[in-house]
Amino acid sequence: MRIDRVFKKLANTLPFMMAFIDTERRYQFVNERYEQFFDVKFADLKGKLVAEVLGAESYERISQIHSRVLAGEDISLREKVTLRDGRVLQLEIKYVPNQNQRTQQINGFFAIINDITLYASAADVLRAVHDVMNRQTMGLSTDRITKLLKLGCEYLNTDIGIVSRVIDNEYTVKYAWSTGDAIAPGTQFELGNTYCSVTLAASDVIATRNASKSKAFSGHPCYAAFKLETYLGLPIRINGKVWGTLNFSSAASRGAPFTDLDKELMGLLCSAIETLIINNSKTDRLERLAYTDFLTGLSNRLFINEFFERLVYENRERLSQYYCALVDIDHFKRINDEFGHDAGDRVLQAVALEFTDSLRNDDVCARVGGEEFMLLIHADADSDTARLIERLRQSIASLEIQHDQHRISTTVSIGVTKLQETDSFNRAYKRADSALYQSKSNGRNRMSWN
Ligand SMILES: Nc1nc2c(ncn2[C@@H]2O[C@H](COP(=O)(O)OP(=O)(O)OP(=O)(O)O)[C@@H](O)[C@H]2O)c(=O)[nH]1
Repeated sequence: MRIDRVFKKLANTLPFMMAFIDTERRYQFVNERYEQFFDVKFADLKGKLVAEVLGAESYERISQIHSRVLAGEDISLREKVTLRDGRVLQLEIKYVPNQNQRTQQINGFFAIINDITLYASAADVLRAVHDVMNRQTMGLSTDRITKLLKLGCEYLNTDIGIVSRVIDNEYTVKYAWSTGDAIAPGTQFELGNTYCSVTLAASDVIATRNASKSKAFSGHPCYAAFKLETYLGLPIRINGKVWGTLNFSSAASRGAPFTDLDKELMGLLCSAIETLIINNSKTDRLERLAYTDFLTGLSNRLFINEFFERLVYENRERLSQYYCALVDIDHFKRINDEFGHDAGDRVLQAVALEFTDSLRNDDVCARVGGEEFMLLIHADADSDTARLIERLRQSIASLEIQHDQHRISTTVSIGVTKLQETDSFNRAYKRADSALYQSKSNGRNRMSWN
């Protein structure tokens, strides 16, 4: 193909990169945009083999495509390339074969190249936000929010993403994602000592990529304390009121300035997080209701079953650090018959209170039947468990429950078993139940082991 002056002039006005490669796969032309983008001179490229310029390895991937184009096919593709300066870009390349007008022979092809890096990563964010918000299988809101923070960090190229709750001058980390050490939810700062004070004062998205050189940030106590050069923060609003902030930061200065598109996309991420926070508080309440026994305020059977399943799922070995005890109130029917159903309820509440008073944080206690309770006790040795349960049995036996004019006493029978790694909830329950049966048949008000 003859590259004349008119063609060159026209090619240099095009808003995309363009190259012409001949049938021997040598460069015959590149336009100015191509020269600028890849930082090369056409004079250095002219007549050179594509394989020489790209290096054999990269060329191997596209040589087959070049063959197809030289056989007459139009091909479009997207390609990730790493430039000499380390930038990773997404290119959209269209290959168009060119025919000699006279002979109708293919004499080479045009490669028309667009840099779609910005467009592609923005599209990735949009797709991922949609995915996180709409996939039913993604699990809890907490996981979804953390995923969005990770996504924001990856898109903005920052190390830390935080959702904070701000009440008055108190900033509390609610959710966090970090490329380095984990930031624990619950960590607190004075709002004035965080860059988010600037965001909330402005009531808008605020960003810097060079805090040390910015008026608003360089003298800020947050800069003095953490030397964070890069920051982008937005207010989170729930029901029209400021709830907290979404913020991304890094110790390193961000190479490129934040663009309007970056800010828009983070605004979108922020709206998604607001929705998840609202959902979270709703599910929190519903979950609490679903897992709580209404009469005693203890957990219910569903909760203790799921607690057990979670132990199995996370680390089956931990089962062997627990003991399971089934506790049944003796002759409870008589209490109902003698003093009335309300009195029975009072007894259930009083017994439940004894459990909550004597169990530790690691232990779980649930009402699993009418007058039956299950305890999962975290203990090292049988003797520790036996001591704890014996104390519990005695304290219940010494209760005097006041109801109307009556003082009601009661006792409990208990069946205990040590959990084994291979246990299922039902298997453990059955073992404890048969120990409980022993206690009942041996005269009640006692503990038996199985
Ligand atoms: N007040 C009250 N009674 C309940 C509740 N749930 C179950 N019950 C009653 O608890 C009683 C349980 O009686 P049984 O299963 O015969 O056992 P028991 O009388 O405790 O006898 P043993 O277990 O053999 O010592 C029944 O009368 C139920 O109606 C409740 O929420 N409140």
